[in-house]
Amino acid sequence: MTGVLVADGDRPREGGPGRKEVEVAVGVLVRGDGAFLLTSRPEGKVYAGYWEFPGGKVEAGETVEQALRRELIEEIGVEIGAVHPWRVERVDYPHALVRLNFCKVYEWTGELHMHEGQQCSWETLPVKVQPVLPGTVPVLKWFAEERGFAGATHAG
Ligand SMILES: Nc1nc2c([nH]c(=O)n2[C@H]2C[C@H](O)[C@@H](COP(=O)(O)OP(=O)(O)OP(=O)(O)O)O2)c(=O)[nH]1
Repeated sequence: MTGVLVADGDRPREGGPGRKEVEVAVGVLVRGDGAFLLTSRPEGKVYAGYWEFPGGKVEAGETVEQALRRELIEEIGVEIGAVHPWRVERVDYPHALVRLNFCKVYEWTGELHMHEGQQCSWETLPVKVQPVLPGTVPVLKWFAEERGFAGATHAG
């Protein structure tokens, strides 16, 4: 065991064991009532239709925070306030080895607009939308721990 979550062992991997990690900035928007925002992955991307937290790849020269601010304007049309780094998770997908930098965000301005044809849903535990992206599932567990929630965090 390497401690790396393997999302889909049946598909061929790109690159060898030394392949480069892709940094990803992920925003966990939490409303005053505790609900958190999930969005569906748009058509044309890997895992299209799966639910995740909004965000995307960190570009060259960007910090995680800068990437998160850019991605959330591009994807969901909101300008975020303070960014609170939460946890980092590495996921070994067939398409890429990703390092997910989950950040909590409690303040933002602007109305939600799904600019990439995604869907969005304010959720609490247990999450009603499905399927949830493998790399997103641990976040639901962290929320469950924080909130003293027992039972399945999502369907499937
Ligand atoms: N945004 C986001 N990505 C996640 C989560 N969980 C998870 O495993 N990922 C993975 C899926 C992708 O492999 C990667 C994010 O890359 P992406 O393809 O969505 O990034 P991007 O918006 O920059 O897309 P592009 O440049 O390829 O168009 O991180 C999550 O909760 N949110």
